[in-house]
Amino acid sequence: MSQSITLLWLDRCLTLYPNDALQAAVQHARQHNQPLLAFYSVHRTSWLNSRLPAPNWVENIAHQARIRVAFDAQQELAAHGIELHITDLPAIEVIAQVHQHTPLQMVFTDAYADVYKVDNLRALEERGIPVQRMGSNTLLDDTTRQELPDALVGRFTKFYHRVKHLPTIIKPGAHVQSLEPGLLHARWPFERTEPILPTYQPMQCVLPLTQADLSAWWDEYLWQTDAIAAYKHTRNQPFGRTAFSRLSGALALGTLSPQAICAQIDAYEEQRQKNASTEWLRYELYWREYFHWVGERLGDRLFQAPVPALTPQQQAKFTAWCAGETGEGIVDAGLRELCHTGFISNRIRQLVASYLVHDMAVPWQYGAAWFERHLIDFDVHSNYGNWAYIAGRHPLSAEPHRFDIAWQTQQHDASGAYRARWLS
Ligand SMILES: Cc1cc2nc3c(=O)[nH]c(=O)nc-3n(C[C@H](O)[C@H](O)[C@H](O)COP(=O)(O)OP(=O)(O)OC[C@H]3O[C@@H](n4cnc5c(N)ncnc54)[C@H](O)[C@@H]3O)c2cc1C
Repeated sequence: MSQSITLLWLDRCLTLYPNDALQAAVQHARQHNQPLLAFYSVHRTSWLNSRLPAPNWVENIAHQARIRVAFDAQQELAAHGIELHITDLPAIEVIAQVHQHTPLQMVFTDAYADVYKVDNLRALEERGIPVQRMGSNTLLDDTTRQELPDALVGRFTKFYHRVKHLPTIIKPGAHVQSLEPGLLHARWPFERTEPILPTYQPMQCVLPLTQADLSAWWDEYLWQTDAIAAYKHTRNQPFGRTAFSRLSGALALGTLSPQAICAQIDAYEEQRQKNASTEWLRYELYWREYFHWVGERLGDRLFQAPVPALTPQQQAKFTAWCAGETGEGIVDAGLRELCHTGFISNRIRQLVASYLVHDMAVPWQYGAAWFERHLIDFDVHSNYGNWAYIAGRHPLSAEPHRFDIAWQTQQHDASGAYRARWLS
């Protein structure tokens, strides 16, 4: 039997620090004198894929962004003596095949697990492959969350007031250990036929995703423009470079942790000013937190399956919606922006979602699945949670959230600039 190896499955945490799974895997490999095999899978799964128009992954900006951050992380890790393999095989297949060849003592991965990953973890457990979930891409740690079950049963505000002062936020850098080079690396056991190419053009980039993008963005968003200090008043705009923080892509892809964002806000408040806007940005991060912990609790129930098949009329409406051809200006502009850039602002998300669900009477899961395919910042809990919330089907809020499109257009795009940008 061949020598055992230490397997590191990088998934939702691609930073060097904090990255507990990475640190633990390196330590484990050293202690047991085992070669390390670190990998990242760009394979995409989509829950309702078979009911959506056929995907074109080559042109899909969200898919390209995922590949881009993987290559960036590969370079960063290489500088610390760690080889990262990027694959388009599903992670579960990689792990199962490696295990078949070389029984694994431990697989390390980051703790943030969406419902798809939870399925994979369960499958690994069934095969007797031990997995250690480490660290986190959340503000509250798992232990704190387990101590707060009743706070999660309520609405967001109840949750927020319970957790906002908790001192359990893990500060970035708390677990920093040196990653000296000199590790042994296991051979990548798979043959590749088609190379994965990073095709994402920096020109297209509307969100800071890599470490270099992020440090330039912090400089601009905080220190050069003080845009954060007006966030509360600008965040509902449909567009505007510094109207909102644009951090969701890096958060979702794991190149930035919410703890690191809080540290940046703290620094800004200390050095410049603290006001309702700086506080509001922190508050929004708790929405992400809320949807995450509620989503973890719900598991598959988040999707509220079975989803009804579309009637021919609904299918025609959904097809027009996906193409940005509903005839409703701000909705069409938003859907075109989404496919073109992989991002739309929060208010535009609310409008296109409300329109599909309440004006077109299409089940909310179809729109959520379309977002899943196109958003760079796709996050299963935030996405399906927000959709269900707007539809009034969220287990924690049965009240529909309907937006009056004409009124919203007047409020947020009176000049028509946003519509002109995407409809011309
Ligand atoms: C229908 C719908 C689908 C959505 N799908 C996603 C998704 O897949 N991934 C995702 O990250 N966000 C999603 N959101 C939430 C929100 O729209 C985005 O997080 C935000 O627009 C990203 O831009 P930003 O980073 O500039 O946000 P900012 O306004 O600057 O907010 C800062 C951060 O707070 C968090 N946040 C803000 N609002 C929300 C919210 N309503 N729910 C959860 N977190 C929030 C995000 O992490 C965001 O990056 C969705 C919202 C709606 C209405």
